Amino acid sequence: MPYLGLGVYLSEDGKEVTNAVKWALEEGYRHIDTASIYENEEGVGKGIKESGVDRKDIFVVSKVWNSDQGYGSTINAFEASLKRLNLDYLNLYLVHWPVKGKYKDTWRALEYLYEQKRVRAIGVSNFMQDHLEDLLSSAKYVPMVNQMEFHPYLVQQKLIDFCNKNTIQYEAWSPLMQGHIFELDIMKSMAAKYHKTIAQIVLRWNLQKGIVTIPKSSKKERIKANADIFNFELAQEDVKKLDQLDRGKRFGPDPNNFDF
Ligand SMILES: NC(=O)C1=CN([C@@H]2O[C@H](COP(=O)(O)OP(=O)(O)OC[C@H]3O[C@@H](n4cnc5c(N)ncnc54)[C@H](OP(=O)(O)O)[C@@H]3O)[C@@H](O)[C@H]2O)C=CC1
Ligand SMILES: O=C1CO[C@H](CO)[C@@H](O)[C@@H]1O
Repeated sequence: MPYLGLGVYLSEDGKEVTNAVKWALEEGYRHIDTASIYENEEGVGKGIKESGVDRKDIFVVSKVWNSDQGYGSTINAFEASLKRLNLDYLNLYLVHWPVKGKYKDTWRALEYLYEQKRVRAIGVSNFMQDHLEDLLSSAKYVPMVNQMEFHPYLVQQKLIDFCNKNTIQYEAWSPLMQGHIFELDIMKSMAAKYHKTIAQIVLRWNLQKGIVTIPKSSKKERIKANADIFNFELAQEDVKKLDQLDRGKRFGPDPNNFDF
């Protein structure tokens, strides 16, 4: 799975998301993260086709939304996502949120789709350790990925360690704190120190922690710049400095207390 992907939440279906995906693929991104709830899978599919990049070289991710959870409805939702994306398989399909009383049946459907080779990998999103332990108690396959909110204000190192121990790849959503990262003075001084942008510093921190990351932008220059993170390294002391900004602060919903 490529460590860097393009997030497309809030990139509007149609030209906006199609261009973002096309620009990203032209700039060397090989991983696109969408979800049925983003209502832009059609535009994502068009961007993939128009880029001219071989399907086999792109890692495409989508997610089953909460109202579709359950065994049969998940399989239907998966087929509908594939159709909108105009693809015949996904690289990764995720359970978007741990919906109580539903996520085990949803997981069984993902296991079925995996065995049928309709999807190359299966995983979860927004699963805390207790959700993972509960799922693991009956799962045939260990989730391959856990996609979580992750940035300097929300590190959740214990959960990362639990995932690493169980060979679950940790993946960051909202790695740029939905834009708030640009307000932090420490980020401004680190960017100056390394002659890099704030986005590049924080995304590089993700990589050095072994965390897959999917920054969103629909702007060509930002998409390009956000990918320029493979030619420098943060000193270990700076990685630690960013770790220490953790204050358990979420910008998105809490997996233990969401109401949708
Ligand atoms: N599994 C889940 O529950 C969730 C998954 N996600 C996934 O994670 C992805 C990323 O998270 P997201 O919440 O979108 O937030 P991000 O942390 O990626 O921040 C996106 C914001 O930062 C801006 N931005 C991007 N690059 C730059 C830059 N270089 N300089 C200045 N501003 C910049 C974007 O604006 P602009 O577009 O104008 O450049 C946008 O407003 C989502 O798109 C989605 O794919 C997100 C939330 C929940
Ligand atoms: O991926 C996502 C984008 O934002 C949505 C609205 O807050 C979330 O529910 C979802 O997890």
